[in-house]
Amino acid sequence: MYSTDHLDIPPLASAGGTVQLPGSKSISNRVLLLAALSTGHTDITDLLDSDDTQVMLQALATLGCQVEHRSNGEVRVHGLGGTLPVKTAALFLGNAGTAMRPLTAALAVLASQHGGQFDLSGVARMHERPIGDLVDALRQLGCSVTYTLNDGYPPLRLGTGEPTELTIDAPIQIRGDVSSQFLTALLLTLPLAARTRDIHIDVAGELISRPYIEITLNLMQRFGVDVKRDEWKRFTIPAGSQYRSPGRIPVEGDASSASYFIALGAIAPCSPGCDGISIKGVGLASIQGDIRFIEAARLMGADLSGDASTLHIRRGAWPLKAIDLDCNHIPDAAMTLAVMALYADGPSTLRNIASWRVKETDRIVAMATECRKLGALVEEGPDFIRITPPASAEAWSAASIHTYDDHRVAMCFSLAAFNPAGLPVRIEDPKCVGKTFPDYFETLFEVCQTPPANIPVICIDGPTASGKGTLAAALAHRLGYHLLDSGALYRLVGLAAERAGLATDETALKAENQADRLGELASSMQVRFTGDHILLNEEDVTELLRSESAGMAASRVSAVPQVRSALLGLQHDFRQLPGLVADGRDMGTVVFPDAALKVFLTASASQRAQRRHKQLISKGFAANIDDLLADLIRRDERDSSRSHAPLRPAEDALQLDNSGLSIEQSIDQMLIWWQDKTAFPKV
Ligand SMILES: O=C(O)C1=C[C@@H](OP(=O)(O)O)[C@@H](O)[C@H](O)C1
Ligand SMILES: C=C(OP(=O)(O)O)C(=O)O
Repeated sequence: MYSTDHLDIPPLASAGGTVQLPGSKSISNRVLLLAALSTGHTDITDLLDSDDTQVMLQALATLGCQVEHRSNGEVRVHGLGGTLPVKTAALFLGNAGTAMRPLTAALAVLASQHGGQFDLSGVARMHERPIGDLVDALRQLGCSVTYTLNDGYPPLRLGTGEPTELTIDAPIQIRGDVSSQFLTALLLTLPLAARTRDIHIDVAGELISRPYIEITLNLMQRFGVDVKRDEWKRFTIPAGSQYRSPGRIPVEGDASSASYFIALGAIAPCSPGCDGISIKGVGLASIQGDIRFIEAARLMGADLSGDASTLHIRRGAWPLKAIDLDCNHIPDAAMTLAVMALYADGPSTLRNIASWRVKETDRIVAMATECRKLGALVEEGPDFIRITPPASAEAWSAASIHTYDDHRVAMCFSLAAFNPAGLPVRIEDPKCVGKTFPDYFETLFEVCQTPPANIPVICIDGPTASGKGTLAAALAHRLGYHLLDSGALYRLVGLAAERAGLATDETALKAENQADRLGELASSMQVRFTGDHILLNEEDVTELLRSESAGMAASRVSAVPQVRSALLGLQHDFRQLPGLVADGRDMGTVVFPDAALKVFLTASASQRAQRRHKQLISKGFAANIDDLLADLIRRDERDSSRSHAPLRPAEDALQLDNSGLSIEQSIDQMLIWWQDKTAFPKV
């Protein structure tokens, strides 16, 4: 997951490959609750691991439900069979509607039956998301529910601590036009109260987001409860209903998450050698309503096929075809249509989406505001949005997309990186995708391609111990970019040479073919950087590379032209989406001459000797500061006087003497320079 302040997505050119989807949020949280309410244990496969399921898992654990994470990746829930082992608890449910609404109903009823008291709260936005209709229905049942902040919204206090009689003889009325999750919550809960008589639930007014009710009914059936449905008006839970574990239950891939990759396949030209986008984990047999997004994508021109559990998408009509669509049945995936509309041949209208206003943010306002930033004309009404794409390539702007802590805003606007103007897109607060798809951007980058020239590189060159390694790593971390520690590559060659018995001292290097042999060795090395670790032929050599002798050997082999050219391709391979920070001696001059930002970092020799001394001592290596200073001066001389790629600032490099600067100050300076190089408006 990218936990950076923002993520800059370079202009993307094509896409192709296979995406394995994470589990469905709606199925995961329903299955977790059903399993907890059942008798027997349930093994859940492919459960979604995200913020929304974490809050549900945490809540169940707090309530005394035993949850095991098994070595085969399954989650085993030991059902409570309608009992309530913990009678008071405070539960924090983040911004998960699928946890807040169902747990409100379940705990209100259980608290009445067993005498309990529970406090439910969430993030600030959750306290603005309505729950009044559900509370009214629970009060009809005789449950005690108190608003502890604002009437109609969480936080809530459920129960009084004493058992109270439930009144289930009259049908329970629930409004259906604000959120279908209220009805889902009652449906999931009321089998707990239907031991001796049927319970009827009547929906007052229009029921929105109906396919989510079908998911609820389908899963209840798998846990042994068959609800009778009369149209979308009356639901009857039969007397004697009781949840029983189905034993094992798989979770389908998330159909709403699939929408971003379906749209990707419809928008992006196929990458060379690829045949569109394949999606695994969800297919035509899905029980999720958002699978019907494929009908909308087809209307817009997507070339889409699939079977029960996979989908395959290619670009069909181009530009996409504008649509005018009632999206009430696909409220979440419809946001993706708004971004597809930016690539359409005319204005598209998405209707019947009033529920967008009470989700993670007011999504009608959010989508309108952000589409306008990109250059679209947008009209918005109480329950619709009409998007006219930018009139021409020149009408697109490089936008910094505000994401309102809404995962879907972040995910769908990533697709704007295919704009015909070749502009990058900035996604603010990318970690908000953690709600349902923590690795969304990593997954996206795996199937998207763009020419290397589009992938930004920041070079930090400088003499030994100038602090470039620390700064490059910090900068890469702050921007979510890859890191190339080119010095480590030379150290690796030094180490590999030592192991192969190839001497690297001056006399040896004068011997015939020695330079060629070192070059061959460099090109045959199997190198892997994994997080903070460096693997040489799959052996972790991170620590070995840090020694002074490895540094000296690196300096010697780095003067060998054959070694430098052998490593060139390897270094270019680090230029991957979304960007690269490269540190070394010739990053800006030789390896990435087209880098957008080049920094030449210096510090006085005595400062550098002191830093190196501190570093070595802290790692437990013996060191003498005078010797270090002398070595350092020798290395500076050798690095800057070698005939091949000597150490010198690139002509277009910005110089930073960081002798008197803290690491934070140096990073801030580089971030200011970087912001000046980007196309995004300053904030
Ligand atoms: O029941 C569910 O799993 C959901 C129902 C929908 O909400 P509404 O019924 O509020 O539209 C949907 O937007 C949400 O992401 C998940
Ligand atoms: C509306 C959404 O979430 P929630 O389950 O919190 O309602 C969503 O995921 O788009």
